[in-house]
Amino acid sequence: MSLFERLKSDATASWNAYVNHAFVRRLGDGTLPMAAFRHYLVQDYLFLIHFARANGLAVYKAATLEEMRFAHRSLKAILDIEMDLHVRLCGEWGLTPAELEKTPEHSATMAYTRYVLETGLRGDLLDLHVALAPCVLGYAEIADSLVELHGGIDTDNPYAHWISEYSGDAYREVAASAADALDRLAETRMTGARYPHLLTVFDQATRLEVDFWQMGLDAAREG
Ligand SMILES: Cc1ncc(C[n+]2csc(CCO)c2C)c(N)n1
Repeated sequence: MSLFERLKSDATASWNAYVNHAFVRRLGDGTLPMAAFRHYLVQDYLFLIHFARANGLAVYKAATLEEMRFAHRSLKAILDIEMDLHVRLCGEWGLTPAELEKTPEHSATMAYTRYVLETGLRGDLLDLHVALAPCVLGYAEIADSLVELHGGIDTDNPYAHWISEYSGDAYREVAASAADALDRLAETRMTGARYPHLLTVFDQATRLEVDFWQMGLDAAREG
């Protein structure tokens, strides 16, 4: 069993709360209030800035050139591919990247991103990749299961672009190579004694993903 599969099965309650969150279900059936999605996406842009930094930290923490190249590719995927989606969609709402960067960070954004950075600063590359895993591996799983549930991408769904982006081949590859990278890191760094702490990190990061979805839903409720 891969390390990711093992962590997921030992953190089932949190994982299910993440991948089956009401935000996800309503994104899938198109009933998510647009205010919730906008709030989420603007915060997600701020989130990605710090996630790019966390991958920069992974470059620094790398022990081999292969590990360094992997972290560098992940950093580039965020800066050159993923943030483009956010800039494009926010641009349709009249928001420029400069305005996005000036938006105050929500505490859910701060909590998640700083938790990942702190875990990586304190620990080694395996700790950092375990903290990054729910993010990188979760979105591909979520988008794939939405496509499967609805028998394809419904072009009438206002969130079709988001679903097609994350269910596309590029993210499937990013997720598969992140799961592989975890296993390769585990070969040299994993010990039985480390597992309980790694599971705590994985579970905590997954619960912070749940809080991130909830932040989006709550924004719509607040008006
Ligand atoms: C809260 C939150 N969690 C996960 C992702 C998805 N994501 C972030 S970095 C990355 C790797 C490649 O760019 C992926 C898939 C997100 N955008 N926002």
